[in-house]
Amino acid sequence: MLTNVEHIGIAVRSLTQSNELFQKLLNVAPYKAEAVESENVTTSFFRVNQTKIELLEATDPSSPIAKFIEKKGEGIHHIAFEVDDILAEMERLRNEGFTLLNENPKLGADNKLVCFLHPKGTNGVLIELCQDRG
Ligand SMILES: CC[C@H](C(=O)O)C(=O)SCCNC(=O)CCNC(=O)[C@H](O)C(C)(C)COP(=O)(O)OP(=O)(O)OC[C@H]1O[C@@H](n2cnc3c(N)ncnc32)[C@H](O)[C@@H]1OP(=O)(O)O
Ligand SMILES: [Co+2]
Repeated sequence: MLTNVEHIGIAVRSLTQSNELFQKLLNVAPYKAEAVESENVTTSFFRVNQTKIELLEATDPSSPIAKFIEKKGEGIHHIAFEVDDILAEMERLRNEGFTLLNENPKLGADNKLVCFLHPKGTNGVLIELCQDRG
């Protein structure tokens, strides 16, 4: 079951510059910076009450973030939903006809197991499922 929006992912060219900008905007410092090598990204997380913002900078031209920025510029990249059982949710969504971008859950940032759905099947919005690894 999807329980809540876990984070909003925003593609940025420079974490240094965008950290400064979002700290001014949100009036709070990022609580974590974390590289996710499998995605060729470095992330920075902000929390405002229950809302989390994930800033993502590409660490390689092959990164999905680099391709996204090349094509669409900086901006909202994905919406992540918290799920209580990612395997059950992946099965349910597969059966509903959504295209899952990874066969099995993969390690995400902020101690999560994650799976992505192709935006072509979700009105052009990249959706990420996140289950806390405890
Ligand atoms: C996991 C760590 C961290 C976390 O929270 O824990 C993250 O969130 S990492 C985030 C970065 N990783 C990913 O995004 C993985 C999933 N994404 C992918 O597998 C690809 O980006 C994919 C399949 C969505 C697109 O890859 P492709 O090689 O096909 O790139 P194209 O540029 O050819 O795109 C095809 C088509 O999709 C549109 N597109 C691409 N990205 C997005 C997006 N973020 N939102 C909406 N639409 C997107 C792109 O514009 C193309 O559309 P078209 O109409 O054909 O131009
Ligand atoms: Co994310």
